[in-house]
Amino acid sequence: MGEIVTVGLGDRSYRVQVGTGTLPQIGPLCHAVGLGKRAAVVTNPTVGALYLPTVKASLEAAGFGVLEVEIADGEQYKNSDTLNSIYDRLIEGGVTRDGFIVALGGGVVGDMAGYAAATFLRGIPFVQVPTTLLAQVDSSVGGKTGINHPRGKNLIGAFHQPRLVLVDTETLKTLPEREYLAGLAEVVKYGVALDRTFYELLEANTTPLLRRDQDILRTIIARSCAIKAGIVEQDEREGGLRAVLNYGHTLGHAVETLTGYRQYLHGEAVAIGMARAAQLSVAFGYASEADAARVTALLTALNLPVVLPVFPLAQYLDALLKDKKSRDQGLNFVFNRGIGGYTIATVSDLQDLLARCGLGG
Ligand SMILES: NC(=O)c1ccc[n+]([C@@H]2O[C@H](COP(=O)([O-])OP(=O)(O)OC[C@H]3O[C@@H](n4cnc5c(N)ncnc54)[C@H](O)[C@@H]3O)[C@@H](O)[C@H]2O)c1
Ligand SMILES: O=C(O)C(=O)C[C@@H](O)[C@H](O)[C@H](O)COP(=O)(O)O
Ligand SMILES: [Zn+2]
Repeated sequence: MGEIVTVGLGDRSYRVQVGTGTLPQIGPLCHAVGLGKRAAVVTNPTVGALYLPTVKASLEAAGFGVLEVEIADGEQYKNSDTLNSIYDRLIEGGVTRDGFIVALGGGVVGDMAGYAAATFLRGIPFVQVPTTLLAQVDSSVGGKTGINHPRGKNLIGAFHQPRLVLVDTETLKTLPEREYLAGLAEVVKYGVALDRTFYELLEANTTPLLRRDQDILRTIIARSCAIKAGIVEQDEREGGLRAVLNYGHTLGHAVETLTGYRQYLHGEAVAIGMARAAQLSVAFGYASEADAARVTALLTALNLPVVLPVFPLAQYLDALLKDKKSRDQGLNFVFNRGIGGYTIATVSDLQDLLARCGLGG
């Protein structure tokens, strides 16, 4: 019972294996993709307590030496101090270019362990074992790795593709409700901006989704990864098209930064950002009021927040200017075109953009 999605990037292509009860296969799968000798498993205390014994046993049974690397749990620790602690442990543990990193956890672990892999010894291989819904549908795929800066989200990072992604939907059974719902926000993103049929599937299945039905989970995770893979294959380094995966993130990242990465989960901030992006899409003539209402209705049905927190306009403006889609001529903003389509347009008057979200003025 499983599905395989391939991310086709020539000799850096890899498989995303989606199944239920797949975690014990990690050792043989690492072996099959030719990874060498020593695995440094990066995880946090929460995920480690639940899944490290299984992952470690499987790696050891397949002949790998295992170094455990524990980092603090939380978005507020996705920073240079934690990254340095990973390097320290890799150096103390004697990890060489024969080694590789296994990121066992959610997007925070995945982004940081991936960035450590991109930079340690100028780059070693890594494997993603995502254990949150958000990481299974989004962050483990596509090779964006990095850390936050106090002034802005993910401002330091690198593109570094994993050698393998292993998704086990069983792990979602232990995920706290709020974290689970936050993952659904990124799933909704694919539907609103890229795939109307997928969006309609989500609308028709809110009850099984909220129940964490394993069949629907395998379906939506594999479909999300396939949609993302299709974009990444065409524009790995975000020259243009890949920015569509940032739908809802301009205001979402601003919300995360302005609240110090503590008040909203990433997916919650993206949900708020998508509701506002849908509203802006109406204001700029790309979508109808009915489309925007539909987006808000689905997010609300999935118990996700949609209200933008109030901060001084100047603070929102500063956050928007630090968006990686910001250029000299303005900000490349991702609008939804109806449901299931998108337009990326340069917006030069950011004050007007924020006013149309009900801020300032
Ligand atoms: N690289 C990308 O393309 C990309 C895409 C989307 C998001 N992100 C990043 O991902 C991060 C958010 O990731 P996240 O939502 O996974 O949050 P997270 O990594 O903080 O994990 C959420 C919480 O769930 C716990 N947890 C993880 N798996 C669990 C399980 N199976 N059972 C019980 N608890 C579990 C974690 O310890 C943590 O407390 C943000 O930093 C965001 O910027 C990156
Ligand atoms: O993979 C991508 O591309 C994305 O934009 C996925 C986003 O969901 C994710 O949050 C990503 O980390 C945002 O990237 P950033 O470049 O805007 O920091
Ligand atoms: Zn995101």
